[in-house]
Amino acid sequence: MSQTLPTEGLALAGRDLNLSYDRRTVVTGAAIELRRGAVTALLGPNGSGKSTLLRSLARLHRPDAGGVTLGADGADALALHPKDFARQVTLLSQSRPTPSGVTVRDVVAYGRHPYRGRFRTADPDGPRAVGHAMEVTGVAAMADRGVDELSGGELQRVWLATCLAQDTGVLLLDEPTTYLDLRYQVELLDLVRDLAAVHGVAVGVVLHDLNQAAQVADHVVLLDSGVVRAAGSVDDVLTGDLLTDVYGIDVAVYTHPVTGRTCCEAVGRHDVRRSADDDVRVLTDQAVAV
Ligand SMILES: Nc1ncnc2c1ncn2[C@@H]1O[C@H](COP(=O)(O)OP(=O)(O)OP(=O)(O)O)[C@@H](O)[C@H]1O
Repeated sequence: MSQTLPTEGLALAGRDLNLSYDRRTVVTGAAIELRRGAVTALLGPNGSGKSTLLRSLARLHRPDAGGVTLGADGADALALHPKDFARQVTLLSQSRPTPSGVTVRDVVAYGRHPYRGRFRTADPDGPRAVGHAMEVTGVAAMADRGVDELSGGELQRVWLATCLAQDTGVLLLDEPTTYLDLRYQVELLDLVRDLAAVHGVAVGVVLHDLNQAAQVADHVVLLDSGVVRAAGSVDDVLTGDLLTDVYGIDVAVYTHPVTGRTCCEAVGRHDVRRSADDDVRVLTDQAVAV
């Protein structure tokens, strides 16, 4: 079912997408819109189709039905030359093979490939873009180290720098906070917000942590068994009833008393606040309120 929405600010959109592996359909009729200057978080349980949907927006998974368009005029993204597409959209995927024998700087510079000619002709913006990408991701100090000797979190930041060096208007991130320590998780989310708010980048990000989504997202798309179950603002989508239903576990949603942010907390069997007769969400609200 497609909806007609305003196209102003539209950067990348998927419409009526059916996606499958070996004829097994895993995403059905999905619609998603990424807008300039906004962060859109894709949420949902394991296997609900988040990565597949994100990859289809990056042209790495060809849809059986539906389309992917770029910009407000709805240009067919699937028809663009790969280099033209790569100047507009980049994806930080969940796992990438680690190349051996190359430095951090080499890998980040690879992000400039859409701007180089066939014979590696001049890319005047390249050095600035590579330097800036390494700076904001905190990898500049390790520029001359081999990537095969980095920790998982360091490598994740290098891949993010590679995406940033690509200097695209659309940034797709698949679970970008995986492997990152507390500081870099927060810094990455701050960076994502800055890219959207200050530089007008359209960001689509798959996250598992609902609190990170509440922290960073302007829009949320909640997937459930390959179907978009809800899409809208954080407050519209992150509700206790909906999350409890989709994730199959009691989820309490409350406003953090210090930060004022929406917080989501799954309540387990051993949670001390739980009692068989009481409503978990009410108990959690009270516990936070005191
Ligand atoms: N390469 C593949 N071949 C076959 N099936 C796949 C492949 N990748 C994913 N799937 C299946 O497609 C469905 C959606 O997977 P996808 O990775 O998109 O979900 P996800 O929501 O990103 O999951 P997770 O949160 O676990 O990363 C799942 O049922 C998964 O088993």
